[in-house]
Amino acid sequence: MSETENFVPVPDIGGPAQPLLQVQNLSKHFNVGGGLFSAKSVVRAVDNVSLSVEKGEVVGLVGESGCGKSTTARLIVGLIKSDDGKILFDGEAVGPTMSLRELRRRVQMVFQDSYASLNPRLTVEDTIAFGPRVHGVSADVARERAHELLRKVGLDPAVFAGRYPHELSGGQKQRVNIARALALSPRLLILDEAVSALDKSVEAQVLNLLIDLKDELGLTYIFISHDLNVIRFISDRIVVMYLGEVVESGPVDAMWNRPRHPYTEALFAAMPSLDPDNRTQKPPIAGDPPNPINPPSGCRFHTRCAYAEQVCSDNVPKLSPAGPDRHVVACHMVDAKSGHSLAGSRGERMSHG
Ligand SMILES: Nc1ncnc2c1ncn2[C@@H]1O[C@H](COP(=O)(O)OP(=O)(O)OP(=O)(O)O)[C@@H](O)[C@H]1O
Repeated sequence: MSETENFVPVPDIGGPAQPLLQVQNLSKHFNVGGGLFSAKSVVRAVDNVSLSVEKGEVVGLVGESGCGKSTTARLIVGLIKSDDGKILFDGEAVGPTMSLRELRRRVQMVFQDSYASLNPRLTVEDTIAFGPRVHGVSADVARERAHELLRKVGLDPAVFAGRYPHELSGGQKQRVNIARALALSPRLLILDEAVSALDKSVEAQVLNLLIDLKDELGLTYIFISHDLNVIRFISDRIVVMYLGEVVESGPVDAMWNRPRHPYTEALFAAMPSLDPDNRTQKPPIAGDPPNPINPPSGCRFHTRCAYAEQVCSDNVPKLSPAGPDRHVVACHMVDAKSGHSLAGSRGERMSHG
């Protein structure tokens, strides 16, 4: 992970002296095009993103498709290299003091496509034992560990250890993926749409399993999902991204009850209600997300925001304190002192509701 040369200090967002994970001014830009008929362009997938995750916390990472959630996750887990910025795990900077190999042991990821992420030629037992074996654990101990983890994720080793992925249901495959992710005793799990492909009843079982495992093993989660009901259920805090940037972050209840950023407000307003008597859903946010190759000036949301004023297109808003417990927001229309959204006080102007 490259050290940032022009490191911009993030605002003091409080919290414990040493969070489990600190992401500082992280950026990842992809070169796209440059073929015979297209000019070379740059997608700013992740742009100067800062966030922190406390030990034992569940942080929900949300935002419309293409806002940079998965790229942020892949950067944190070390699957791709950042262009700029810094990651600290347990206070140690990844790169200078912690190797990528060590980071990958401590941070594991579970993906949505449970079938594609399982090797069809490996049995369940070999799949889970693979990581420990690579790290020098003996075959017997790795096998015993695989069986123990199968029991932890609710699968009887006597039944499932010898099975292959095609012999498992979607929920069982995802339980195997979780067991595999736990095999090296990580501290942080990043779950990227990990329950999205499951039926609702199976989804609930896997979510409850994740909560039990978190408590039992002292884990910390970053949870990525398009389903805001799932995010609300499982998260302690929410981080909202828009076009590669963090626009708001804070405790789940504070964010839910009074989102400060107009984008957060619109995102939450557009979600379907779980209450069968209240199925009315507000229309999605006006317009499509702008092209990430050429994002709007100033606040990137200003082209779709009902409260935008001149300052919003002229100046980039900084993440500033918006309430207790590390609640921060990047919006010119928020009174930083009181944490009151000017936008919220003019709710009738919202074009999306
Ligand atoms: N390898 C890549 N090469 C070029 N562009 C990429 C690459 N990976 C991601 N992008 C672009 O970066 C942006 C962020 O993508 P990312 O997958 O992180 O978003 P996301 O919020 O996870 O989306 P989704 O919710 O649909 O999974 C998108 O514009 C995407 O097209």
